[in-house]
Amino acid sequence: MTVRVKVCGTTSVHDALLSAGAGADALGFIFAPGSKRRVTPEVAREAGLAVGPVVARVGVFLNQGLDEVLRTAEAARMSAVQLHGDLSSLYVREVARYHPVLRVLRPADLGREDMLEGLSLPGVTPMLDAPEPGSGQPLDWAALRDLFPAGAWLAGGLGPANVAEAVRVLRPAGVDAVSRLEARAGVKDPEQVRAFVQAARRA
Ligand SMILES: O=C(O)c1ccccc1N[C@@H]1O[C@H](COP(=O)(O)O)[C@@H](O)[C@H]1O
Repeated sequence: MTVRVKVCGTTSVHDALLSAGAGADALGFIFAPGSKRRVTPEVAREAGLAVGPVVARVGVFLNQGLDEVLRTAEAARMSAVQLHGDLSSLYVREVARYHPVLRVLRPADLGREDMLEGLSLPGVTPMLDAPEPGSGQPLDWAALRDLFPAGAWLAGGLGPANVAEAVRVLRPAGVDAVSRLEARAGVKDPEQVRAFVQAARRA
């Protein structure tokens, strides 16, 4: 199965076109408070519309209120949302009534019944990420091999140099990265973006 590729932390039309041109399946737009890659719904909407009908636009949220998530995703014309944080399965279910959801788990969550409960809902896809999102820290893929949920996506410190190995070990449905694809916070490095998409595709 071909692995899907998401390039996260898009903050401009320029970088949206760059990632889409490199072959990304999805662009991430971070609306989490305090993120150095935070983007406004207006800029995200303009950048997302610029890439046309095929590339997915994923709004990224961290422990934000339901109203804020739904209003922001709608204003920015997102096609899916990515939910980080300690959120109830009721909350995830409510968001999934309006948008396809990538529900982010940390390795420690894989043993928690309450977290796993929120995954068995239509339209909810699990994504495994490092405990501190956007920090560029890779996970211990070998240690996760037996726990990695079928059909899950993988994030956490992925880049051109290690994505093929991560895909080989865990066989995720999709991969996602930000830190290792940047020239500086919030600005893409074109070479790293292209190399990441190519390495993931070839894996
Ligand atoms: O990048 C951020 O600032 C961020 C803030 C809040 C929630 C998620 C964030 N980024 C997500 O982190 C992962 C992986 O990042 P990295 O490649 O390890 O730097 C990715 O899913 C981003 O969407």
